Amino acid sequence: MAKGQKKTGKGRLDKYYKLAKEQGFRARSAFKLIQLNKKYAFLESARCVIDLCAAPGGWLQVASKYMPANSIIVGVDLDPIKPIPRVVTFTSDITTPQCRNLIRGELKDWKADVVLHDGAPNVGTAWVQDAYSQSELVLMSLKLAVEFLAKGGTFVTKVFRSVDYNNLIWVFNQLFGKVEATKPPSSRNVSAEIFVVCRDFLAPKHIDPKFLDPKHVFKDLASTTIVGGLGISAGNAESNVFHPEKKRRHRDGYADGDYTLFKSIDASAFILGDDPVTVLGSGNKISFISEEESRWLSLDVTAADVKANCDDLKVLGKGDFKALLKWRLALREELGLASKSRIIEDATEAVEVVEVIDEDQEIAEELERLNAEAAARTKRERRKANEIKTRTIQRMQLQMTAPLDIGLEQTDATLGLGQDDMFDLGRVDAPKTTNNATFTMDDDGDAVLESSDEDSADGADDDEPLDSEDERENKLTGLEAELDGLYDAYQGRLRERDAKFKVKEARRKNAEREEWSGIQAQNSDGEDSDEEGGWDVVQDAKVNDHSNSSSDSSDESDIEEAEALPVKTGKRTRVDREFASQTTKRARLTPKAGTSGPYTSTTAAAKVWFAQDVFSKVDGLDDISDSESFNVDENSDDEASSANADDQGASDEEDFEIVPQEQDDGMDIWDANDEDEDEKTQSNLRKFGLLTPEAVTLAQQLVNRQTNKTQLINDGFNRYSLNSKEGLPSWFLDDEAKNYKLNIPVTKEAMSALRAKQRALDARPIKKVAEAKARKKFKAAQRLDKAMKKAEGVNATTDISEKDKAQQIDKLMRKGMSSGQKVKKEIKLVVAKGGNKGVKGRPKGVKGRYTMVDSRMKKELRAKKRKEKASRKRK
Ligand SMILES: C[S@@+](CC[C@H](N)C(=O)[O-])C[C@H]1O[C@@H](n2cnc3c(N)ncnc32)[C@H](O)[C@@H]1O
Repeated sequence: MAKGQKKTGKGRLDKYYKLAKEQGFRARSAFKLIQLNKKYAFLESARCVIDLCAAPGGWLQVASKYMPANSIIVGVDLDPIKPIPRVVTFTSDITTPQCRNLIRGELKDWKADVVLHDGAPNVGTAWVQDAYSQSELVLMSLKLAVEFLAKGGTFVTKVFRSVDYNNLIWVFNQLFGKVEATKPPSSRNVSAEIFVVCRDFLAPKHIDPKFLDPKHVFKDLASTTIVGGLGISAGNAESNVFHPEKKRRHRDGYADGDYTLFKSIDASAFILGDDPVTVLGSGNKISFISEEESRWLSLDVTAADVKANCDDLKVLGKGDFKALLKWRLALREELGLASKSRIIEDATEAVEVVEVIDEDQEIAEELERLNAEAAARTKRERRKANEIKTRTIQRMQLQMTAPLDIGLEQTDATLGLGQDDMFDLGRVDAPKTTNNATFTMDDDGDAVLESSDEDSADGADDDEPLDSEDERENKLTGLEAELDGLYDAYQGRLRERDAKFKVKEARRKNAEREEWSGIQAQNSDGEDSDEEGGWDVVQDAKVNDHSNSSSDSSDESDIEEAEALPVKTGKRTRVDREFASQTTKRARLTPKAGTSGPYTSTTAAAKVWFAQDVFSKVDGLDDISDSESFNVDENSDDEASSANADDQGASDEEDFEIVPQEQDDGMDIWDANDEDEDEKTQSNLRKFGLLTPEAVTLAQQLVNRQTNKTQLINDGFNRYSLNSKEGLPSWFLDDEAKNYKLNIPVTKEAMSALRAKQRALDARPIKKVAEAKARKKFKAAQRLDKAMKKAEGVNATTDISEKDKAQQIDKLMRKGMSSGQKVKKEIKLVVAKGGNKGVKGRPKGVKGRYTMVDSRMKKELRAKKRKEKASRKRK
């Protein structure tokens, strides 16, 4: 939670609360309307406004303040509203026909320009119910809005970002020309509310009632009603129980039914659960409430900083994150949930069947070396993959204005190493295989060593005790790499949950949203599907648009099969795992129409999402997903890379950025023959000169013969220069890049030289001024040129006297050399006294321009002073 914004207690009395008090508004929510109106300016021009759910009347006060005098303002609420001048209020339930009749009675034949809705059902019961009622309330307010709004009118409503959000937006888009979702600054970050401003009401003659019927609009809800917790749906509850591997988390923002940002998580969920990263990413604090949990705090394995880290998960750094995960592992060991002995036991079992042969030892060493290299390579690849995935996700997000339940991100792989995928052996085992022991996660999510059946049978590499120094080091390397992955996933999840980020993205994309004119816009024949076809036709259009080829159904069943595989057992083959991960990704990116089963609701929601124009161009989502499947099998590296290259080519066209090839992490060896590099350096030098104080210092030392080339080269080889970065964790490398470098001393002279250079740069006129001056000069030259030509012409004529010639040439040259500005004619001052006193019109004997002044010229002097002052300021 943002530090300045507490949800309870005095935190509620924030700046807007105080401002509302100061300015006499009845509710702080008044500022939401003020800010919305500032952005969309719908009140100033409105002559009639209806405010649904208006008590205590903050919005009504704003409406009455900003709307023109004599406007009609009607407010309705369940609660009575204290009188407000110029405002008519009723006490009524907006979902009833009685309310409609009351408004009709008040407005008579008038139509409203704006309908406002800030309704929120009384909270306190289950969140699920609240959320649903809120969505229903929105739909009811829309029903009233479409009845009373004039064509081109505006409907402003509050919605919660719940599973219904997408459906509501879709309906708005069918009825309004422009639909924008926005969160005004006065709306608390901790609140899931968002305001949707629907402008340009299309006022169709007939609206299919299904557009306004919750049963139709929210029909996906039946299978996604929330039972609480982290977004497990009630409709799926049974299948979740019977098919735990199919349990999905909603990665699109707020978990269902969870509309607050601050979340406290029980320590036992983190320690005992099998998904520690999700827990860390989804909460703000880990609490130690039960006796057992409090006891954990007093154990030796719990260092002092663990508690501090648990208190604010939002501020976890890389080190803290790792420390927490390590603490969890240690505590689990302490609690007997995962024991070292088990790791060793498993490993020793594998060792028992191995014979020690000297030759094999060599092979083992060689293998180990290769494995270490492969591990480093895989790590790089994985980092690259994570970057691509993060970018892909960001790109997807850029098309969203809010997190949506679209079934897109039901699985986690797009977020890098998510919790399911994180424990997916397909990713973990291949690179971290040391000899025949595989470093992976057990059922509890702990790191364990497994030996693969085939490998241990042949046993050639297992000739060293598994708990030897080298082995332990390898394990540690594996663990570090794993932690890196976890950290990336954690970062991804934090980003995902960052409401500010989402709102910013949403705002940035508002313009694009405008361009989407709903399903109607997609009808090539331009029929008004609203009126002609109604809900069903539009729904059919959506389904047809996105129904896929015949292979879809088989794909879908593939996904089912792949996902039905036990995720966390060591027995899954690599082929299976790759297949599963590929198909899962494909499923995520290309929702299939007409499928049934536990995915139905998601698929339908996804259809709504994919009905957007932006996706019509993205045919190659499959390709992209394929290109993101990373083959960790060394032998198939070539095939994979060529396939990836193809796919990347395709993704290029789809405007998916390709992550630049990472430099080899090996030693940075100075290559004197690298001419390209040299040329680049030279051109950089020519272009930018000496820009840093270090460079200037060295240059000055060279010029003053305080140092020489050899010394500089020698200095180049310092303790920072030849450090191998092989196998170091990414967070460490990040840190090193920032801090672990040579500190070249800079001199005072170098700094002052650079400052002088900067000052000289600053002193130069800005481009516009320089251009204006050059233009002026050019025009003067042109004028002179023209005058000279004319003068030559005059000189050449024979029919005028020399004196006249001289006079004309003089006149021409004076004109040519003038500044080109017309000389202001002087204004004659006529003092209004004597005969000129009280004269109307031109005074006698005055020719040309004149102005009447009084004898003291007070007015004129004042004007002159004012002008002088203004011009001084401008300078
Ligand atoms: C957040 S308040 C509105 C605040 C108001 N915009 C203001 O600025 O003062 C939400 C209101 O919705 C009202 N409400 C909830 N359900 C309603 C319904 N079915 N009909 C009418 N009003 C309703 C509640 O009584 C509550 O006063």
